[in-house]
Amino acid sequence: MAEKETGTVIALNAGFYDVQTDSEVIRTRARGVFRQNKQKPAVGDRVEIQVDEKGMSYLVKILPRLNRIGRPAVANVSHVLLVISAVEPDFSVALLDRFLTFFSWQRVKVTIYLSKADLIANTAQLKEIEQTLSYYREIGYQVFLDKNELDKSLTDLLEADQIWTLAGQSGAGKSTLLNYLKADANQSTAAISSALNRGRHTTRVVQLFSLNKGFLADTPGFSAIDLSPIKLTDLASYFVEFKEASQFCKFRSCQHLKEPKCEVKRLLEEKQIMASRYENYLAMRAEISEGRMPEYLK
Ligand SMILES: Nc1nc2c(ncn2[C@@H]2O[C@H](COP(=O)(O)OP(=O)(O)OP(=O)(O)O)[C@@H](O)[C@H]2O)c(=O)[nH]1
Ligand SMILES: [Zn+2]
Repeated sequence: MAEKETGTVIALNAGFYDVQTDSEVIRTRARGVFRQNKQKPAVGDRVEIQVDEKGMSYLVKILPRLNRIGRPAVANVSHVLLVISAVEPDFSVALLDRFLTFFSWQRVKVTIYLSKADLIANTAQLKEIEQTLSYYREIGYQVFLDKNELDKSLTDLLEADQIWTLAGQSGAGKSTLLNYLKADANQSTAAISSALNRGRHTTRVVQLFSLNKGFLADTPGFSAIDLSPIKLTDLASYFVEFKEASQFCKFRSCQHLKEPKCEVKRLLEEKQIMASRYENYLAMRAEISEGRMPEYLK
């Protein structure tokens, strides 16, 4: 039996799994054992592969997953590139907070990109959006207003073996950004697919392409998200600045509602916590306790 190798599943193709190892892309089949265990490899999975005596490569083991998110699902996503549009659809902090909370819950880091700033004629309106975004910078998020700058910074941001994916509202500009970022990486992707496809026509639902030392998922990512599985009493901890402040609240389990000596409420009154963040926190609480998604997102 040949040696085992490890790699990352970069594409699913009609029952085959294409695995990127350190040196090449290997087309594999999954062993029947996965079906028995109801385990299904996903794009992004770190896996072990083995070659049998006939030279056929098999995917024999899925290594433990960090997460599995989106539709189509991508495993081991460590970072999301969140596309928020300035207009068409209009900039919305409610939506921004919704995505940030969701990814914080999923332990996925987020980099924010503002699209369609070029479509704003009114500079006062753009200034206002920039001012809002500077709050998000202060609480620790990286924010880009220029795709060229984002592209350049990705060299440092996207670390070895990391998997990134895109997210944002429908029409925000995810595919447009993806195509822009892909332009550099396209050549190697094309070479891989023609070598493996051997002329056969295949439809790929999701694929990872190499970007710097890591991967970016070649899918528009997700546009609507469901917060209802989040535990209500954990919600505040996914608002990064609330979590930071909560160590100074009188009560350990403070939910920052009507409790006495609440640091979050104090900072809110002093305008150090942005009012819309707190309002959105309350709205998400209501949504989770009622167990439903708001109408506008369905
Ligand atoms: N002017 C301008 N137009 C943009 C920009 N980004 C995207 N668009 C346009 O906005 C429209 C929607 O962009 P897409 O990239 O398809 O948006 P998406 O987020 O992939 O949308 P879904 O596939 O519905 O989730 C397209 O007509 C794009 O050409 C931008 O930065 N500036
Ligand atoms: Zn509190």
